[in-house]
Amino acid sequence: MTEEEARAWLETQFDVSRETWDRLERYVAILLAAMDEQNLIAESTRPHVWARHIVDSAQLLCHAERAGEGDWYDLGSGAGLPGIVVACLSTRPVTMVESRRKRIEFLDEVIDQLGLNRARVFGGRVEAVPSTAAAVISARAYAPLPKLLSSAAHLANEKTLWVLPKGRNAQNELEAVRPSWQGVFHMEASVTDADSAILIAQSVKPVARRKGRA
Ligand SMILES: C[S@@+](CC[C@H](N)C(=O)[O-])C[C@H]1O[C@@H](n2cnc3c(N)ncnc32)[C@H](O)[C@@H]1O
Repeated sequence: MTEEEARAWLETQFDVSRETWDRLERYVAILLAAMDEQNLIAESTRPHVWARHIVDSAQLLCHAERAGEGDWYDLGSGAGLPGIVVACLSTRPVTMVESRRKRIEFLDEVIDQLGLNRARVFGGRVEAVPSTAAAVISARAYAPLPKLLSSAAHLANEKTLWVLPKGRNAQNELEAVRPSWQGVFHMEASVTDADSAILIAQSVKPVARRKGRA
């Protein structure tokens, strides 16, 4: 997907208002400027930021349409991917969870500069976020599936929709958690990378262990 195709895709999918375009443009500008100080995205992706990061994040919204009302939790947000993009393109309250100080400061700055008043940052580890029942949980390049689920189970209930971009190892990661986690899982294709997939999950909970015999 070229940068031009990426913008066209956004326009088609979201009917982007002038104000939202402005926010997204400013976010990209702030992100690229901050790259001089910290490594927020892979250097090689800098010329492809709209396709590789903005659309790659925005596509998650298409898979979250059937989620119930409530908050979107983005785990290990880093530079705000997908959290900031979701906050720009939707009206859902978004909580970005990030543990690294410089990234927390970056996210606070972006929220402030873009005036994203339904977005906030939890500056700390996912494991330390107070228990809640998120409507949607996303996590892009945060952790392999076993750690992702175990660290965030306290943020979900049966209705929570998990929308998880995964690399080419997606199927193996899913197989690895099946003995410990049950739920309704399926894969969707990524519009930005033929080798990647988006794992959608709901009703996720630990597999009940049988008590061993004495
Ligand atoms: C590889 S980066 C990905 C960032 C972003 N989601 C993206 O796709 O560009 C992973 C991020 O997760 C954060 N992280 C890792 N473990 C975490 C934890 N237990 N709690 C909160 N943040 C965590 C790291 O600080 C880092 O910013």
